[in-house]
Amino acid sequence: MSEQRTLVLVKPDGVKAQHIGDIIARIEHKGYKIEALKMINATKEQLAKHYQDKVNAPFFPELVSYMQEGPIAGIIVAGTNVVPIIHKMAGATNPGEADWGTVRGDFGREWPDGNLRNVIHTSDSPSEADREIEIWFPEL
Ligand SMILES: Nc1ncnc2c1ncn2[C@@H]1O[C@@H]2COP(=O)(O)O[C@H]2[C@H]1O
Repeated sequence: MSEQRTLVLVKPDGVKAQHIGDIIARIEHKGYKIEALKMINATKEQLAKHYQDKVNAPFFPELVSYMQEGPIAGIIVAGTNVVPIIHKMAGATNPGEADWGTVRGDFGREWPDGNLRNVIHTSDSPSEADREIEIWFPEL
């Protein structure tokens, strides 16, 4: 167990459907601290850095266009062992497969255009969290 920080991004579909408050409420009800919070219009440069291991994936252009459909909310969350717990809160990548009770299971769905929209991003390791926080919160 250690004190950690993690990055949560509420993606454009989550912002449009007005789930920022629902997601913050889940984080706070669990007892974690919101350390920073802001609305962001993601640039291609930020997205290429954030998704550095996906830039050559066939779905990368769709991922970029999805992440630029509207503003996203960036949230830094702090607490004991927070990285794996918040990652678990997100649920499976595909909202159609995510369990009820997870953010993607409760607030996500599959879309008729076939683009995968999954409401939320959460860091998957403490080192990834540090790397991602530098991209989205360079001022901190
Ligand atoms: N097969 C896929 N098609 C489209 N997008 C994907 C696919 N696999 C992963 N992604 C996206 O890549 C993202 C990687 O990080 P996330 O878990 O935030 O959410 C994932 C999805 O948004």
